[in-house]
Amino acid sequence: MEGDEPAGNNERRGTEHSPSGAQRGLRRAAARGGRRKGMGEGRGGGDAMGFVPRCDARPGGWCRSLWASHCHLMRTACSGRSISCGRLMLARPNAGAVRPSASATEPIFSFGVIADVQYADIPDGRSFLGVPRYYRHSLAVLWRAVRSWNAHGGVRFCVNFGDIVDGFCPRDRSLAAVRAVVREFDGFRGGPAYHMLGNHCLYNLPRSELVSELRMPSPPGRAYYDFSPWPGYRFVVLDAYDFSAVGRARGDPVAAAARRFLEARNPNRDKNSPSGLEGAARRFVMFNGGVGGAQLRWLDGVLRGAAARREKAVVCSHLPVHPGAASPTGLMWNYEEVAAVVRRHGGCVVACLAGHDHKGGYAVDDRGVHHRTLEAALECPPGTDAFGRVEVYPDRLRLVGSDRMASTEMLLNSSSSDSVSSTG
Ligand SMILES: Nc1ccn([C@@H]2O[C@H](COP(=O)(O)OP(=O)(O)OC[C@H](O)CO)[C@@H](O)[C@H]2O)c(=O)n1
Repeated sequence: MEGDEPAGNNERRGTEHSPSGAQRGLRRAAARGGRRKGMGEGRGGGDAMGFVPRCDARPGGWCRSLWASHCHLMRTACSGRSISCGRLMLARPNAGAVRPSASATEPIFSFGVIADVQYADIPDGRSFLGVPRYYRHSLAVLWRAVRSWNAHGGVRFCVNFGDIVDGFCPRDRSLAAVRAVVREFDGFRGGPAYHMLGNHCLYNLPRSELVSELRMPSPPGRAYYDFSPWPGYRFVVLDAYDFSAVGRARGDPVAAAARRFLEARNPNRDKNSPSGLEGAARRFVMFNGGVGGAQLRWLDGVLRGAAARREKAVVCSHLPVHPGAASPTGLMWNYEEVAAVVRRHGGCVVACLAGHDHKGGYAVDDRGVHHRTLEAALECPPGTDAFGRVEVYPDRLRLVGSDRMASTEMLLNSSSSDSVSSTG
């Protein structure tokens, strides 16, 4: 419910007001421009040259620095210190903070993005490899994401890239945890929230229950779908665990086939372990999965239709499908097959967005398709954030990230940017 505290989190948050015209102007100015190379430069601590942005606000005043764009977005009273700017939101300035751009116009529409909330009402912990995980705070990150999208006004829908609840959540409390997260998304006033399945969603809950709880607009028995949020644009949401051993009973034929698939590729007794596997072969672990044949054919058909209508398409998946945009252990089992379908409709697909690989990543393939893996909400220490909104322009997508989610400018190649007009 709007204004409610998320369960189990007492962290203070930024205030929300309706923006004045002047502040809206500032936010718009901050939202324009951007670093051409997108993310990957000096993440979180300034740019590649060691530049550390400074906040120009009086302590306690509103931050007006163009180098700390999300201070405007979150409208947080500012400490006036450089890297603690926005005492509730920012431990570090965002790497993709903005510079004026020559081709700035208003976006056609925007959408919110967040990945790997992995909420559980349990004490903080660590990943298998020792990376800290903040299971309760992740819900506060989502809370702030929703307020940010609401405050911005032009955000028409949002996409949650899966792993809504963590596998460590006690089984008998997992449904309540999913509902707590869905309740936060219900606070989003801009439009629908679109969800997808991640491995953690499937550890404790049956997929059919998840599809229903997450209100996926997919036909019965499926967890993949497409939608058109704006004339000339198509979004495809994949089920990356369609072919997987996760979330299926041992006797399930798909699970059995997936186990055989893994057995042939991963010699470890513990199939979650990539130990001894080299390069991209490290993806053959139990916590990953793949897109099955029927879904691949469906994807091909959706993209063929989109191309025929001269739509631009964005493919969303929990698992990344480009080795340059994720660590090998985070990749989809059959990323090449999905990438081949995407490449077949290369002028139509402008971006593939994903979650799962918590540190995030970015690559552009040889057809100019942008692959952006989003940083996880779960790994945000209290007081930090990882969410964003993607502004869609005729010639680019612009991810405006908050804090740990780096901003990324994704220029479309001319065949894509010509495919539809700005009004569809
Ligand atoms: N080397 C490993 C890694 C993981 N496990 C176990 O597998 C399960 C899932 O791992 P987890 O890190 O929680 O999966 P996420 O989806 O959150 O993250 C995926 C990565 O970021 C991909 O790059 C869990 O039970 C781990 O303990 C393992 O046994 N051995």
